[in-house]
Amino acid sequence: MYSNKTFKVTSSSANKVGSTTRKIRKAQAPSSKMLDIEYNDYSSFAKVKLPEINGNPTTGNEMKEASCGVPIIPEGRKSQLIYHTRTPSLKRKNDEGLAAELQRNIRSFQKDDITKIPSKRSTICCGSLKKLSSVRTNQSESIERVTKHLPPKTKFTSSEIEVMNLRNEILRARIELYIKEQIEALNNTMQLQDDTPEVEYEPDQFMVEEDHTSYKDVHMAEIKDSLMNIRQYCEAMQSMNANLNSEVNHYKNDLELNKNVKEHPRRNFHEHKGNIKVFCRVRPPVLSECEDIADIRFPPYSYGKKISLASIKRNYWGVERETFKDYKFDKVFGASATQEEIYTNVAPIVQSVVDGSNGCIFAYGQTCSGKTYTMQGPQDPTIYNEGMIPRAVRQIFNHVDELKTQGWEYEIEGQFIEIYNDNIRDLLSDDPSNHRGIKFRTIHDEQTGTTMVNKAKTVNLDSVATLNWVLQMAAKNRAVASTKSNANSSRSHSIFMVRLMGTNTITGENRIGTLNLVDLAGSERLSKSGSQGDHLQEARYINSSLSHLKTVIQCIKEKSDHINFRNSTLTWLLKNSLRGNAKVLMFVHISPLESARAETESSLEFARLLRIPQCSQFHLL
Ligand SMILES: Nc1ncnc2c1ncn2[C@@H]1O[C@H](COP(=O)(O)OP(=O)(O)OP(=O)(O)O)[C@@H](O)[C@H]1O
Repeated sequence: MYSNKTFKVTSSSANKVGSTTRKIRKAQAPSSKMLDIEYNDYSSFAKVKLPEINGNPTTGNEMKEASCGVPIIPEGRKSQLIYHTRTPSLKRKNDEGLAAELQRNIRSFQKDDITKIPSKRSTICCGSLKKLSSVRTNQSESIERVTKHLPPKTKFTSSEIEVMNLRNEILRARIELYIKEQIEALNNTMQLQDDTPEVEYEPDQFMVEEDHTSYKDVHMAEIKDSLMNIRQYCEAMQSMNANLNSEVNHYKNDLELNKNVKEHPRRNFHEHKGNIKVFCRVRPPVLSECEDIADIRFPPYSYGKKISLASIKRNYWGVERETFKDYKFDKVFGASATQEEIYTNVAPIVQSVVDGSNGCIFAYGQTCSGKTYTMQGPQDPTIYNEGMIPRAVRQIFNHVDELKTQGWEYEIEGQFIEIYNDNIRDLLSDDPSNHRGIKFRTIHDEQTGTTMVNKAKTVNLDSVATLNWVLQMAAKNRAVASTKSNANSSRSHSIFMVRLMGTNTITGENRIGTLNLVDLAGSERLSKSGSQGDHLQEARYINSSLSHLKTVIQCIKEKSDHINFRNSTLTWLLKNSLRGNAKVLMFVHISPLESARAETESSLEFARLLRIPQCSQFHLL
């Protein structure tokens, strides 16, 4: 006998419904095979037909057994029944107590409101919604947590800046558009107002009795409002403009600063070149020397740093081979280098002197190598081939003139002296024959860092005319002794000293700078010059003073604690222009002649040793 009663198995989970029905089948089928289950795996219930046992309907026990803890609802019942209990043991099949308990439970459950039990789909939906919302809340909480502890952003990438700029553009465009719209609306209103006849409406029709405001007044109020808005936007625009302008000015200042750092010659020399530099210049040969040209390799213009001296060497088997000896300097000027090119490279030193530093430029080399040409120019100079001295003084004049606009007033004075046999002579003296009777002394002012030669004539350099007079006078007075090498060879060191004293009338600032332009005596060896008697004495003094000069420069390069400037009159006179922040330039001159090869080599070696600190003593004699 089978009970026609069907039961609905329901659960919040489709899996549970399936597993329950399978359990019911398992429990019932072995004995009676009378179980017929209708269920849908993915619906919330399954219909279960339970058998009658011995004509009795299935007891709660069987139901309980079959349900295994999931709800079993008799069909036709409107309310759902949820029945939870522990899973009973199969041994307790006919347990009346349990059946009674089940019935009690069913009865009590019947009272429950069906609406309180959510359908499966809605539960799923609700569940997933809840899950989603909890995920979102978690995420937003974590974002909040993270953003709260993030530092404010100070650096932006270029794309971020671009976006910001675009936003600003959009904002600006919007403001403009808004203003346009406002103006247009204003115009329309004005037009309307002009067209509209001034009509007084009946008070009871549109207005409160006491309010006598006309239609025109209403429009006027609107116009005033609009005007106010426009004014506010204009102010916003103006402040934005001011911000933009200040930004632009800021960038302009930055650019100017960078430009100054790049272009300021003094700073350039300081930061990029160091304080002691060695340049080399090769004199071009004249027509009569064409058959005596040495194989010297140098750069065609003034861009190189290397000069190579070729020599022929014979090997063991008597085979001749040309070898090159390379010398490197801070700059090498070939025979085609112009006076202007040369000056461009020394101009930073002159500039720095105007700004309050000391500078010293030496022309070194053997007789007839072009020292005087570099320093003063040829005998009848033109504006194109004039030397370093007139160019430097002109640059000083120009720079001082420019500084006048900033409140600077300068006094420029000059002395032109020579050191002959370690004694000072005044090249600007009106009576050179008096030289032997006067004892000139070097006076250093340690406070200002200036040097002057007492009793030597001091000229106030206030014009180009004065400068020209100084140069002519010095050329006339310079002691020239005839030697074998050069009929006009100068046997003394000549020094043109320019002192600048600047005062700023606005700030009260002071600047003092000294520029020494030194044309050294010829450096040829005694054997070559064939000197005898007085000339031998001259040559000894020259070589000794050059040797001391080299030692002093090397000590300065090595930053020695003790430098003996007193060893020679030349180094003692130039003391303040060699040490400290003074800029020193040694210009080594090279003759292009093959016959002067040994002297050339000697000069290059001298200059090379000046570039290398901690070198051994170099003896010229
Ligand atoms: N770069 C040059 N271009 C053209 N001519 C030059 C150049 N250098 C030198 N000279 C000429 O070479 C000759 C010798 O030059 P300079 O008198 O300057 O040599 P120096 O080294 O001063 O000799 P000294 O030590 O005897 O005074 C001069 O006639 C000069 O005009």
